[in-house]
Amino acid sequence: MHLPFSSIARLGGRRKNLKKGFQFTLMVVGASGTGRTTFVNTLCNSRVLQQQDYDNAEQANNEPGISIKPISVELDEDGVRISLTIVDTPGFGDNIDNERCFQEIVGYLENQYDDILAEESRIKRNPRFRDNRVHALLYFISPTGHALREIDIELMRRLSPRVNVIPVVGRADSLTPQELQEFKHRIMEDVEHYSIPIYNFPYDVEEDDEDTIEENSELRALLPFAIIGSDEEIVVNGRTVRGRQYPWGAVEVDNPKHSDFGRLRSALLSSHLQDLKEITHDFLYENYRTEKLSRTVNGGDAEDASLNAEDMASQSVRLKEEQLRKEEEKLREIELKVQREIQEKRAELLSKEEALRNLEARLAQAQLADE
Ligand SMILES: Nc1nc2c(ncn2[C@@H]2O[C@H](COP(=O)(O)OP(=O)(O)OP(=O)(O)O)[C@@H](O)[C@H]2O)c(=O)[nH]1
Repeated sequence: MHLPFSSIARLGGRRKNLKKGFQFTLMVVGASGTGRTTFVNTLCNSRVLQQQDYDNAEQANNEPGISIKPISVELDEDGVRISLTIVDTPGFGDNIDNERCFQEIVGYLENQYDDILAEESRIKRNPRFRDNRVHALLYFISPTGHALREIDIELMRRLSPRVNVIPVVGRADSLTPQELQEFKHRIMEDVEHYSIPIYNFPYDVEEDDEDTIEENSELRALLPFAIIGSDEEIVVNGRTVRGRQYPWGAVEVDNPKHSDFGRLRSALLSSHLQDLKEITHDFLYENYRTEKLSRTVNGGDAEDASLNAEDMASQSVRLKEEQLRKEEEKLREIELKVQREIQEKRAELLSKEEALRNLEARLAQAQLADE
């Protein structure tokens, strides 16, 4: 289903992408204090996001609302350029009423789809158009050690039809290994029980190769990923590593025994980047597009209908244009084929003429010799 960079490199059509690099958009959602900011900075290995200032007591009780902030960073992943856009959603889950937050996040995701829909319907495409669709959403679960909260279930359920949702447990070092395992297990039971269609590293035993099946089932078994973030470097047994130092010991960000950070990072930025993008385009966006266009056909609300009527009109012009272009192309191909055939026949004729001339000359010479 997915392609690691090594396989991508083998595909001619994608070689260009390797040079140009890849664009990827990641949204991070989770209650305040779950470690989103630290995770993003750890992922990018730089202070891309600022930690919130909680020193101002006067503002501490304000309902913060949500603010959606896209930030772009250029990363180098084993020599491959990744233009990563991080969409942070600070404030989610901090309010008593989170409905507005839900709507803002869904609204943001759908707006990016609407932009593509409008662009696809244009007769003349904008060469500078930027595709801002979100390819994966990391949902940060608080390390309570209990189970999913109602708000977690609600959010993941509502967002999964629009984006690849990947659940993660933030600040995973707050739990012992045993507690973490049990917590992960309960979360996945809830995901199954509530039929939440998260991104579960899909594979097809009939169609996918053994390596893909093995890798995807390993990653699936890690869900939800246990995250430890830190933008500090510490020294452990003489090695300088990214981690968190405690009086009783240290936890290392990149140590697979301590955290799933490394495996999540490489899935997002390398092995599953293409798969996440393809699912976003071929499945999530296509579903949205069908829903939106069929809403118009079946009536829909007034605002949508007027919007879609325009979309539909330009869509049908575009389809006709495309049909014409295809027919022209076909005609041009036939013309070329006929020209090629005429040329071949002419060449054949010329060579036959020449052979005839040679024969005549030889006959004439033979006649002369006889005389
Ligand atoms: N123990 C532990 N603490 C962490 C970890 N990641 C972040 N923290 C700490 O948790 C606190 C909150 O981290 P942030 O990264 O600011 O969390 P956030 O979800 O972005 O929170 P807001 O900025 O309030 O939206 C900070 O004091 C971090 O140092 C982690 O993996 N383990």
